[in-house]
Amino acid sequence: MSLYRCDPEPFSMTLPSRVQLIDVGPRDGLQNEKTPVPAAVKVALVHRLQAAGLTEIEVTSFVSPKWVPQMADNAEVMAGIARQPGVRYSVLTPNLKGFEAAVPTRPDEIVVFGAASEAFSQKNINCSIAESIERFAPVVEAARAAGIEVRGAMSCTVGCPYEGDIAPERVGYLAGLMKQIGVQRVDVADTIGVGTPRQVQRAFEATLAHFDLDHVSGHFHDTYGQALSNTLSALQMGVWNFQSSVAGLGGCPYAKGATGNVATEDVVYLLRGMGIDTGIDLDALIDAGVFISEQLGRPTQSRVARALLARRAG
Ligand SMILES: CC(C)(COP(=O)([O-])OP(=O)([O-])OC[C@H]1O[C@@H](n2cnc3c(N)ncnc32)[C@H](O)[C@@H]1OP(=O)([O-])[O-])[C@@H](O)C(=O)NCCC(=O)NCCSC(=O)C[C@@](C)(O)CC(=O)[O-]
Repeated sequence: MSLYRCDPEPFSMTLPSRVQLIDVGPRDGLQNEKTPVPAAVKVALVHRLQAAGLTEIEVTSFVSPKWVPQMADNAEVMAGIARQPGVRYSVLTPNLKGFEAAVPTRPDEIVVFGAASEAFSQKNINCSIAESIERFAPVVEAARAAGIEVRGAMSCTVGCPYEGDIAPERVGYLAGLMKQIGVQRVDVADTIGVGTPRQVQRAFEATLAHFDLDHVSGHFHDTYGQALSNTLSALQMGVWNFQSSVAGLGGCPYAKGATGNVATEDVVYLLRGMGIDTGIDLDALIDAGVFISEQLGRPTQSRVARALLARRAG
């Protein structure tokens, strides 16, 4: 908690020297694709991300294939990965059924995913917030007994597509419940990318009442073009874990109109420019983004990639 400031001080006083990025492209980035993306392409994307230096990759989710058909190949994708030492592979598991299917695929971390908004919880996982916690509790207990790390994703921490603004107290309430059931770290997610820096800081302030700075991460969609500003505002508080998506892939099937996550390339460029180490090779990351964008048949959403590719082209 030592770095945390309610009133952020100038950058040089509070910025972490190192940032850990989790690329969620293979999961969050691809879950909303209408055309099936072959498992081999997903595996190749994971390989390119780890070759670029990503040490945390959110690979897939063990959810109902009726709800999210694109993730139906979860076990095949996990089995296809040539694991690299030092890389953590995570998967989403909304209930015991998903957890039991995930365990044989040897995830390093499972993610239970709840929402600060009741309406979003219902739309996304078909239950209330309280019911979701009841479902997660045995998943968390089983994961920890099996030595698997547990992360909790908290959606709609500043805004909800169905309820509008979300008060920080509701974020704090959810974070407290996640803590109570044994979740080890949580993501503060702006699912629909509506947040602005001070709102995002308030969501973190509410979360930091339950988790310390080493156990919170930022997950910002870029729908309104605020994701990099929000990243900077969280950095100013000392947050040093962030999620992002190569090529800015993504969108949530239950948040219509929401665009992808902030592009990993753009975050790496921002951090590099500020002298903050990520261990990621930006050129190799851009190549990974080009690969998946070509597979999907559309241009990268990363502005940094577009700019640097134009320079490469001469
Ligand atoms: C949670 C459920 C399953 C509840 O769905 P439900 O219908 O309430 O579940 P149920 O227990 O009544 O089961 C219904 C059917 O689903 C099956 N089922 C049940 N569980 C599983 C499972 N784990 N894996 C595979 N199948 C499953 C179950 O066997 C049964 O099959 P049937 O008898 O009809 O053939 C459903 O709502 C669901 O799958 N939702 C997934 C939603 C999702 O993946 N959303 C996107 C990820 S969240 C996100 O993107 C936000 C995040 C994390 O990125 C952060 C942010 O930006 O906010």
